[in-house]
Parts: sequence; structure tokens; C-alpha cells
Amino acid sequence: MRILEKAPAKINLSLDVLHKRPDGYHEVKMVMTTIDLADRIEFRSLRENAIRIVSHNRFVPDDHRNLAYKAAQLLKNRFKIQQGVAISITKSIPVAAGLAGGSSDAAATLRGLNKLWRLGLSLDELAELGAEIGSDVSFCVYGGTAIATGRGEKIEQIDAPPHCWVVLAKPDIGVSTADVYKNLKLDHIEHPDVDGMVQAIKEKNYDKICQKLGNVLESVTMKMHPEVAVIKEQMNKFGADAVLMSGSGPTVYGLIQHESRLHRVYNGLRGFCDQVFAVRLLGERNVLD
Ligand SMILES: C[C@](O)(CO)[C@H](O)COP(=O)(O)OP(=O)(O)OC[C@H]1O[C@@H](n2ccc(N)nc2=O)[C@H](O)[C@@H]1O
Ligand SMILES: Nc1ncnc2c1ncn2[C@@H]1O[C@H](COP(=O)(O)OP(=O)(O)OP(=O)(O)O)[C@@H](O)[C@H]1O
Repeated sequence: MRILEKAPAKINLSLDVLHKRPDGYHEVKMVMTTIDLADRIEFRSLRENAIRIVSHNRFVPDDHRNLAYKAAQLLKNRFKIQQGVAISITKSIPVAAGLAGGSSDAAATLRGLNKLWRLGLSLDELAELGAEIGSDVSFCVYGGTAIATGRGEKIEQIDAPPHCWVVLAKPDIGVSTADVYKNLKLDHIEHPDVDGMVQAIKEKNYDKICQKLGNVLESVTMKMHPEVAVIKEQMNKFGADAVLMSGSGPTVYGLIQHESRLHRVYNGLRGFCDQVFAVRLLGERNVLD
């Protein structure tokens, strides 16, 4: 039997860090939304009782370190599955980019194997399992648009932002999320207005969404990698309506309402960056059903 799943990337429209927790993680409050840039994952039953990963991407591990492997292992252990699976990952999402590529592959694996192994688990149950793999996995199980709290695993789904285009540019560096959180100075934070962002989305007010974009990790990553600031400046110069770094970076995205301007921003960025994408927001509920 063969199952196909789409594993889309996310961007953070607003990302605030409230405090450091006793378990070493940070308490966050964020608004995340899915974008139409996705890995494709195929699951096939294997005769042998093993998990095999194929990705043909030199930056992606093909063993127990792969987050899709971890998701499969978690389901196998929890539900005592005595079957094997081959997981073939076709990557389109850049790796270590702040776009939750690995987390989305893990989430797609939870959804895909729930079908392949007929486990009958709800999305809420899969999201709870996902939290054991990584903080972004629970959001990726649902996709759409959500407020994420806790260490990122508590998800409240909200309505989609109004339609717009997103140009993404990833400088040629990888960023470690752990390092960025480690370098964050909690007493020097300028907190973004997360509630204002939620309100702007509710009102479908595109201009207000642009005004409310904010990410406390942006200045931390910029200090470590000045390339991020350069890309942000270029994206503003070429005419994006609003520009922000996603997650822990280094990918920078620009929101653009009018298609005519989309080409100018995309082509302009291509001059600076190898990895540039122009996609739509995919923030509707049940986008992965
Ligand atoms: C930056 C974001 O991508 C925003 O969506 C997430 O907060 C990070 O999510 P993620 O990559 O799934 O993170 P995890 O794999 O759970 O954690 C990686 C590392 O980041 C740090 N981390 C992560 C999440 C969080 N709320 N506080 C943290 O301090 C921890 O040092 C952790 O060891
Ligand atoms: N399926 C996978 N796809 C990509 N990277 C993976 C995968 N599984 C494990 N990894 C490892 O995870 C690391 C982080 O990759 P990933 O693309 O998930 O980062 P990210 O986009 O910054 O995630 P986030 O936004 O959730 O912090 C990579 O360096 C890679 O070695």
C-alpha cells in the first residue's frame, strides 16, 4: 500500500518569547501560518520490520536523526506496530531555514502512518504525539493558521489571513534554533503585539497585519549572521509590503498583495540569493485534509 502526504512549510507572522522555563525551553506566544512550499512524502509498507528513509538530499539525515524517522518510531513503539515502512522524502523546503521543514515532515509522517497502519487517531491525538518530537510539530499536524503557546505545542486554530503572496529568501547559511534561543537576552526584548496580529487577522485587515509583523528572534540571528539584515533591506527596497525573518531564521519573507510587484521583488532577490521562492499563503483551516 502507498500513501502520499504533503508537508508544507510555516512562517511566523508574530513571535514573542515570554520567559525561560525550568525545563530549559522558552515560553512563547506566536502566530504561525502555512505557506504553499511543501515537501512531498511517500509511505510504502515494507516486508521487513524496519524504518527506511530515502531523501537524496545531502543536508537531510537518512537514519534515526531524521524527524520523519522519529515520528515513525514513536508510532511503532506506542502502538506496538510489527510492520516496516519505507519513507521517501522529496525536499523542496530549504533545510535549517526557520520554515519547520523537518517538523512538517514529522507531522506528515504522523498523518500518513495513521492512515497506512489504520490507527484511527484524531488530529488532536497526533498533535499531542508530535509535541514529543519537537515544538513546531504540533502546529504542522494541523497546518492552517494558529496561535501557538507553551513551548509552541499548544495550538489554537484561527481563521486565515487575507490572501497575499509571500516571497522567501534564504541566505546560504544554516541556523541552529538552540543557539538562537541561547543568545536571546530576555531583559532586552521589544515584545511584538501578538494580540494585535490576531485581531488584524480576524478583521482580515492586510495593512494592519503588515504593521504588526514582529519576531523577537530576528535581531538575535541578525547579530550572528549580518546577511539576514542585508536580505531584509533588499526585500524592502524591491517593494515588499512588509518583511520579517521567520522563526529562528535565516529565511526572510516579504508579504506582497499585488502580483505585479511580486515579480519585481522575486527577480530582485534572485540577484542576491540562490534560494528564493514566490508562493501563496495557505492559511485556511483543514488545508491538509
Ligand atoms: C523558532 C521556532 O521554529 C518558532 O516556530 C520554534 O520555537 C522552534 O521549534 P523547533 O525547531 O521545533 O524546536 P525544538 O526542536 O523543540 O527545540 C530545539 C531547541 O530550541 C530551543 N527552544 C525551542 C523551542 C522553545 N519554545 N524554546 C527553546 O528554547 C531549545 O534549546 C531546544 O533544544
Ligand atoms: N526530514 C528532515 N528534513 C530536514 N531536516 C531534517 C529532517 N530530519 C532531521 N533534520 C535535521 O534537522 C535540522 C533542522 O532542520 P529543519 O529544516 O527542520 O530546520 P528549521 O526549518 O529551522 O526548523 P524550525 O523552523 O522548526 O526551527 C537539520 O539540520 C537536519 O539535519
